[in-house]
Amino acid sequence: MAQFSVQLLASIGAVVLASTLFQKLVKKTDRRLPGPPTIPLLGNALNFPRSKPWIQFLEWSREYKSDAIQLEVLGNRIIILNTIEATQELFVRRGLNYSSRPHIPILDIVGRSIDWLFLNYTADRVWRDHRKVYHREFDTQTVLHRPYETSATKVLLKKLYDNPNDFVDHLRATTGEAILGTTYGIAVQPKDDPLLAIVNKFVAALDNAMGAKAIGKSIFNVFPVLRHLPRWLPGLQFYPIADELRKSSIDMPEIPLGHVRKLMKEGTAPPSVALRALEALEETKDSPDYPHDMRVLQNVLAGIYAAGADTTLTGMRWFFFSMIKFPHVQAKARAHIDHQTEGKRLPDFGSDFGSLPYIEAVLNEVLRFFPVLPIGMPHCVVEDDVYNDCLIKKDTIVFGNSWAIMRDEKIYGPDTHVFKPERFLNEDGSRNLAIPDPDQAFGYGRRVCAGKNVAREFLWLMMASILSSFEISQGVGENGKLVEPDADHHSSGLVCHPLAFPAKIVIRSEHAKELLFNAD
Ligand code: HEM
Repeated sequence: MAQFSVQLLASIGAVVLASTLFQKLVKKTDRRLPGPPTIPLLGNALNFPRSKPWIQFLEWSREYKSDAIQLEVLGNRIIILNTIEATQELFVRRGLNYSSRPHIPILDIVGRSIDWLFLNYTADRVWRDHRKVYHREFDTQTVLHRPYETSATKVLLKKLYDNPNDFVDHLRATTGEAILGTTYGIAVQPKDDPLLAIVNKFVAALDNAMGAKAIGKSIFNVFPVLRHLPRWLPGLQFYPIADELRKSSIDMPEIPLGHVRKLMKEGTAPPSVALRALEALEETKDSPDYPHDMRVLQNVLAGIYAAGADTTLTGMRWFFFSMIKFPHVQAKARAHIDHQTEGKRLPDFGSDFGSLPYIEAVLNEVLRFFPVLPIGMPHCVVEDDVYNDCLIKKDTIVFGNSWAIMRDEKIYGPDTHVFKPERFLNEDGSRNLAIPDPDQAFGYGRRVCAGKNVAREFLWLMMASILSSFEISQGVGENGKLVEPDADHHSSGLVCHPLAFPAKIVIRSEHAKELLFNAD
């Protein structure tokens, strides 16, 4: 009996211990990641930083001693990863679970025609098939895109000479021209190009739908159920905006590709991503996969412009900004180019790419110091997970704080708050391989920017060509005084560009002008 009691007690003890441990574990994983206090219903809506949220996110990360912090905004859980270790762990090592995109209810109203823009990361083949096409065309074959980038850059230099005040418009036209060239082989007409009009219509419709005002105006993102109400009810003004976006998101993938097909039949289609892919698809015309592959191709082609045009333009806007703010960097960069070209020609891919480490360092420093997407693009969690002993629930939105990581002195060396291209170089001016390229500028893990390599090359060419031809300095404002560009004046969306500032852009010499106008 006594023995029985001891056994019973031992068993009960074991069960209690196991249950306590289990409860502890469950309790542990019930914990959420630290973050600023929330209030019922609104969560962090009231203490969510209104401007430069990336700075506050880093401060919270320090205050709560956690590389990942959690916020809640109107029922959405949002996690911000503030260190490279956290992004490596979640976006890379656990990439299968952290590579989807959040559901944006507002886009449900637009319908499936917009699916190609925010592809979900799913175990099935759809997303992977898209990435395969991007990989084939953009990771290794960057050289195929150089002719379009080169000719668009030459046109840019002439425009900057003729009408320097409109430099942002010229940069916008140039990035659009190079991307449409490389994607569809389209040579954009100087005025009223019909295909460019289709693309611009889509971009405007998307801006309209995704812009802060539209989202604020529309209540669908907060209460998705409302989309089942009749469209004519007052307050549902989003419908016309959605209709416009639906129409242009059908035209954007279809019409330019139709144009290439027509030229292909006539045998006059210039080289392009579209032409190469259509030729390859011709051989699989009878395969049951053909319709799927054709749809993937259409989506990829449309995605190149949607993802590449504004981002590349923004990188160039920050370049102009930096050259005005840091004239010593501008002068040094120009001296390196003159030394390489002996002042006898414009820089080009064939002779100079890879031979101008200072220009690559300037490019890196612009991307690091003024990130185009300071908190990247949102990823979304597929299944519940545990990180730092805290529960990360399915459907949580996760951002990488690229701004914070690119200011981490453990990675980028001392004084990361100073604009200093030299950090990427050795004493002798060669590339210091101990300091990595600021890859966080292009995002994370499986969703990393599909056009990273081609974007870097195009930015390099535009930067080197502009520096070799022009001097850039502060422009004059409406009051007749010189204007110092202000880094605090920038757009507030995910893509962060400086607000308009005037610039004085002057050709360096008669010789520079000759080089520019004689360039074929
Ligand atoms: C300065 C120029 C650019 C910057 C800073 C940039 C940055 C980014 C970032 C931060 C992302 C999100 C990555 C993530 O979710 O973690 C992204 C995605 C993407 N980028 Fe870029 N990008 C640039 C240019 C381009 C260009 C020229 C192309 C086209 C060839 C392109 C194609 C894409 C595509 C297709 C995606 C979506 C990838 C996916 O969802 O799987 N980007 N980019």
